[in-house]
Amino acid sequence: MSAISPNTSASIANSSSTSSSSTSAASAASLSSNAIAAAILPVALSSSSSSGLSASGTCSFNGVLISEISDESKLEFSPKHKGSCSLLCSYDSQGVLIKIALDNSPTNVIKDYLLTADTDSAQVGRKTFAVSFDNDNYILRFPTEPEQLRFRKLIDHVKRLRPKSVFSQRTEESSASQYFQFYGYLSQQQNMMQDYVRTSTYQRAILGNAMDFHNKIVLDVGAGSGILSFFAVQAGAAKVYAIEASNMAQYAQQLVESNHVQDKIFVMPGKIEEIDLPEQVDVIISEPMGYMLYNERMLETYLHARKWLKPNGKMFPTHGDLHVAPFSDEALYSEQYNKANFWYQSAFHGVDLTTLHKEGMKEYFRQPIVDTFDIRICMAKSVRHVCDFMRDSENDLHNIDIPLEFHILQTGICHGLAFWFDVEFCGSSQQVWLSTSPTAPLTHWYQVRCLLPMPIFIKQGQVLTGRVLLEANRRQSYDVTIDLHIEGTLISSSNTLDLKNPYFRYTGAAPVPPPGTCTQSPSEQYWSQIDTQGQRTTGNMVNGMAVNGLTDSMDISHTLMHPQS
Ligand SMILES: C[S@@+](CC[C@H](N)C(=O)[O-])C[C@H]1O[C@@H](n2cnc3c(N)ncnc32)[C@H](O)[C@@H]1O
Repeated sequence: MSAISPNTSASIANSSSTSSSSTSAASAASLSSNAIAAAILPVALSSSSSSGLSASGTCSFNGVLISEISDESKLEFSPKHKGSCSLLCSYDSQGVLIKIALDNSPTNVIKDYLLTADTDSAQVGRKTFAVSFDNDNYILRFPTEPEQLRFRKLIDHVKRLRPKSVFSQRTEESSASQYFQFYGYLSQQQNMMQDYVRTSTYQRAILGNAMDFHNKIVLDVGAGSGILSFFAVQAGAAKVYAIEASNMAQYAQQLVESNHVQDKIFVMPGKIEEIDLPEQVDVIISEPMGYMLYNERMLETYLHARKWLKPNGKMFPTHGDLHVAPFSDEALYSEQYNKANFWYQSAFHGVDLTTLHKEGMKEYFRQPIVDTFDIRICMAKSVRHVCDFMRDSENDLHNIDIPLEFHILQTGICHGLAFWFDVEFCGSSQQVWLSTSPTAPLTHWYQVRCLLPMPIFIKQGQVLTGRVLLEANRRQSYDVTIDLHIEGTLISSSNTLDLKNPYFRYTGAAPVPPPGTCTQSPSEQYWSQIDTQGQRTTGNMVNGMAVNGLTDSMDISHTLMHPQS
């Protein structure tokens, strides 16, 4: 998942329902792609009766006359536009986007509106509908009764979505809309795709376990651009359902078509919690990890998708390990502390700011820090907390309580807790790990650190106990409470942070070793290294100057020692 915290579909059906189609892998695979779409997608996009959206999440209505109220007291209407219009409808993570186009021409769009569960609407007569979009109240007159009925089904479908879905119940609407807007950008998908470590590891995990994919039915949860679905096809998958809730689904469909795999990859716009699949699957693939593993709460979506997994099916990745370790970093602490000290000025342009100092402190220390560091700042071996994607339930991720016990390896000041995660793909042929450890190549997840406003001094050999409590919130993130205590003392310290609002501190510079880790004179070390190199390159010296690219084996005496001219 993305590291840059987005945080913020169509579903199109009841989340608790199970497969309602008996289309088998073999029979579906033998059909043409259009036939498959016709056979399975209406089921996928339906909530018993169809939403009316096509497989790609679109539909349209032509010949619609749009009027507005001209005199409310007389209940008089006047045409809003000359002639009839088209309503071009497409899937949106919040409902359906309706574009109004003049002259029935798709290129002549004059306005668009979002139809959501909150949109007020009423059927008026047999061909007419009254709809209130934002502040615009329209009377839509359809050319025929069936057309009006089709529009009503669309509205009914949108209204049915929200109350039923697990996703919508646990997510604030504003958060979801911001979140899926973020993932609708090609540049954000690119950002993830270009994380070479991430994308290559996924490809390796899938291709290295081709026997788990060959001729198998695969579900790609949160497919984005569809990149993982393509890997599954490369590994021989018979069919991949690529579910994507953002508008990226449309681009994924374009990629599927331009790569000629329409008979293998079926992009379904919508949320996994709200969509119906026509059959159970053999493997679920996904990249649902956020900062500190859990941010974005997409792991819950991944676990939810297990309702579509056949018994003994596989999850790729299979489990995630969150690592937690106490760290010492005076520079980081001072940086945050000094920023908050801005509010400690009693005469800033003649204004006393000090009353806000406490709040300023709180705000800075509530932000988890996202960057990378040298693992030697860690004062003890990390504690590992495992999330088992095969067994854990969505509920298990609502309150994650991680008990801590660290045996301190070096005396110093503990400024807080550092976090990183690994996931493992347990395939039938091989196990593959994707790591975001500070000891592994950097990924777009970096590492995360949670500071203590009151750091604690601790000695080697002492035991630091406590807990991390991750409490899920409706903003697709977590409130993170860290609580630390030095065993056998009264010393303790704690903090609560907002994972939704991290501070991106990464500058691109390589992390420096923590001060005080040199055990030899760095100056002597440098010169002795130069001396050693010097001995090696003596053969390349010409009149006391180094000549690059010359090796001991080259005879330079003729060309350089005795110039011709
Ligand atoms: C981290 S991205 C991964 C995209 C792609 N699988 C990849 O590996 O490049 C997660 C994707 O999941 C989608 N997503 C998140 N929650 C979802 C849900 N409940 N249902 C369907 N898609 C979802 C997001 O819109 C986003 O495109």
